[in-house]
Amino acid sequence: MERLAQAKVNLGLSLLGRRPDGYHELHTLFAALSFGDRLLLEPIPEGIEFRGPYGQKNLAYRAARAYLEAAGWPGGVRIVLEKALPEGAGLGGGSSDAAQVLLALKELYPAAVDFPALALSLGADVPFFLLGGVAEARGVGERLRPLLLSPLWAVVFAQGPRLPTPKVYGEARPHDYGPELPVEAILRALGRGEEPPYWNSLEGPAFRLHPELRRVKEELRSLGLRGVLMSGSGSAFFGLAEDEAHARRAAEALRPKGYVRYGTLGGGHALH
Ligand SMILES: C[C@](O)(CO)[C@H](O)COP(=O)(O)OP(=O)(O)OC[C@H]1O[C@@H](n2ccc(N)nc2=O)[C@H](O)[C@@H]1O
Ligand SMILES: Nc1ncnc2c1ncn2[C@@H]1O[C@H](COP(=O)(O)OP(=O)(O)OP(=O)(O)O)[C@@H](O)[C@H]1O
Repeated sequence: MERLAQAKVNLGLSLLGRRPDGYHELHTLFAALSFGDRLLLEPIPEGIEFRGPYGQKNLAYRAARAYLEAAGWPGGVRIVLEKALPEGAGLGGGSSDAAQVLLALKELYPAAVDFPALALSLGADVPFFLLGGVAEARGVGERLRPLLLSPLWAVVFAQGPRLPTPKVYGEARPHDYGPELPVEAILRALGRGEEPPYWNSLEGPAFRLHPELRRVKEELRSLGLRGVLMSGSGSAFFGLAEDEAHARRAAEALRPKGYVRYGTLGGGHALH
C-alpha cells in the first residue's frame, strides 16, 4: 500500500491568545499541497518494522504504535518512509506522515478507536491531515471546518535555519497575538486572484529569531507571487502564482537557493 503524505501551508494563521495548558489558541486555514512524503506500508503478522529517519522517535512509527495498541494489536505492519519534505520547515511533514499511517492502519485493521483523539495526541497538525483539502481550524488546530477552494498554483521555498515549532511558539509574545482571520474575505480574494488579507502571527517570533527571513519573503514577492507568507512555524515560505508557467518560472529562479517545490493547493493532481 503506497500513500502520499501531503505537505500543508497555512493560508493565514492568527494567534488569538495563550491557553492555560501553555498551547496557543489558533485561528488558521490549512491547505494540503499536491506533493509530499511517500509511505509504503504492508501488513506483517506482528510488530512494527520501520525504515526511516529517527527510528522509534519518528512520528510515523509512533502513529503505528499508538493505533495498534489502541486496537489491541490485531496484527503488525512494515513501514518504509521516503522523506521528500524538509523537516522542521512548517510544512507539516512529520504530522502528515503520522496521519497517513493512521489512515492506512484503519484500512488494514478496522477497530473502534477514538481516531481524532489519537491523531491529536500525536501533534496539533495531525487531525487536519486526516481530512486533507482545505479547512479552517480553531483550538490548537483540532477543531476543523472543511472549506471549498478552487485549485491554486503555489510555490514553496525553504532555505537556511530549521525552526523548531516549540521554539517559535516559545518566542511568541502578547503583541504577536491578533484578531480572527477574515475567512470569507480571504476566500473571496483567493478566488479572484487578488492579494489575500491574511497574516501569520508566528512571523513576528520567527523574524526576531532569524531576521534574515524577511529577505526571503521579499524575494518571493519580487517574483510576482501573491499572498507570500511563512507557513506554520516556518522557516518555509509560500506564494501563489498566476498559473503553472508562472509557478515554474518562480521555482526555477529559486532553485539554486534552497528547497523549492511547486504544485496545487485546494485540489488538483500530484505534480513536481
Ligand atoms: C505551527 C503549526 O504547524 C500550524 O499549523 C502548528 O500549530 C504546530 O503543530 P505541530 O508541529 O503538530 O505542534 P505540536 O508538535 O503539537 O506542538 C509543538 C509545540 O508547539 C507549541 N504549540 C503548538 C500548537 C499550538 N496551537 N500552540 C502551541 O503553543 C507547543 O509549545 C508545543 O509543545
Ligand atoms: N516523519 C517525520 N518527518 C519529519 N520530522 C519528523 C518525523 N518524525 C519525527 N520528526 C521530528 O519532528 C520534527 C518536526 O517535524 P516536521 O517535519 O513535522 O516539522 P514541520 O514541518 O515544521 O511541521 P509543523 O508544520 O507541524 O511545524 C523534526 O525536526 C524531527 O525532529
